[in-house]
Amino acid sequence: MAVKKRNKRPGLLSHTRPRIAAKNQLTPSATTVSLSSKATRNLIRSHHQRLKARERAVLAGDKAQVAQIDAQIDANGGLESYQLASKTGQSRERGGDSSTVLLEWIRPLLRRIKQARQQDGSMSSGKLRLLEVGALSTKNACSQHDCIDATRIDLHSQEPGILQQDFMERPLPAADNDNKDRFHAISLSLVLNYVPSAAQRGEMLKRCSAFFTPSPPCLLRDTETKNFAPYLFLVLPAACVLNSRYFNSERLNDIATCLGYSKFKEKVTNKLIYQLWEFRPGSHHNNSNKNKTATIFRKEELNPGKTRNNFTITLNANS
Ligand SMILES: C[S@@+](CC[C@H](N)C(=O)[O-])C[C@H]1O[C@@H](n2cnc3c(N)ncnc32)[C@H](O)[C@@H]1O
Repeated sequence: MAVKKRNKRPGLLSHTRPRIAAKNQLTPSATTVSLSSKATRNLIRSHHQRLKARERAVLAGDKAQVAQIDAQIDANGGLESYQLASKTGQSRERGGDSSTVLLEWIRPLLRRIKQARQQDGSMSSGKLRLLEVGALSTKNACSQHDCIDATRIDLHSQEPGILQQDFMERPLPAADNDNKDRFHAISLSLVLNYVPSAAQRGEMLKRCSAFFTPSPPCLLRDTETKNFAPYLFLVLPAACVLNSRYFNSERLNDIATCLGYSKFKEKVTNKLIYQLWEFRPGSHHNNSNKNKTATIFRKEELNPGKTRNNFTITLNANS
């Protein structure tokens, strides 16, 4: 049996994560794209539960328990079968691809970019550069728009157009704003809830700001769009925000505000919360809440109740 390679550096997301199951470890149901809604939900839920249990075992230093949970995750097809289930959940019949909401919200901006590109008759006007973290497909709505230049990454790439990379280990871009490794928008659609610990979720949110760049050149020339600020597109299961003992909309707003974000759009459905944040550090027009000076957000009970879940995001913005 092959000996597992140990990582020496502690603390990174990938280092506390189970490995991706090999194809031959997928269960028959996991390889079938036509999973029923119930099977899809169960597979996603049990994968999340196992990741959380694994994180607890890692924190407790219980290696035997970690190995046991890894074996269970593998036996159920690992990240690969989870991704298949997520993809099925995103199919048109099941409510569709979340990037259609992003596209709807930024359509006026994309129209401006298109006009400018047509007027210039050249590529110099630029496109909207989008970093899609946790990308499952190269054919989702935002990938098909000709004014969006999408860079897609995932812990486990399923297609050639998706780079296999942990966002938390993606090299930081150089300082110049024209750098191709900087983006006008970052999508974290159903990704934060995949991250097993509250502190790692906060770190992920914080890290996004290091990858932003101000604006495609054509928008700066346009009086209506010259105030463009980079976007963070966030999608979370509604229950994470609306039915958690340790989290709620106000806490999410406070954390985002503390990191320099200002809410631009929001849509809440029975299942999901979609939000579009503008990154405007230093702007305090949205800081009307009582936590405007807080920079440390701990896990604390905000909504007591036995039937609630334990989702939360913690953050130390000073570190
Ligand atoms: C539920 S899927 C969501 C996929 C898609 N964005 C959507 O909205 O349906 C979550 C994906 O996030 C990926 N992911 C989680 N943490 C990540 C990280 N640190 N870097 C890159 N991808 C990550 C997982 O591998 C998984 O494929």
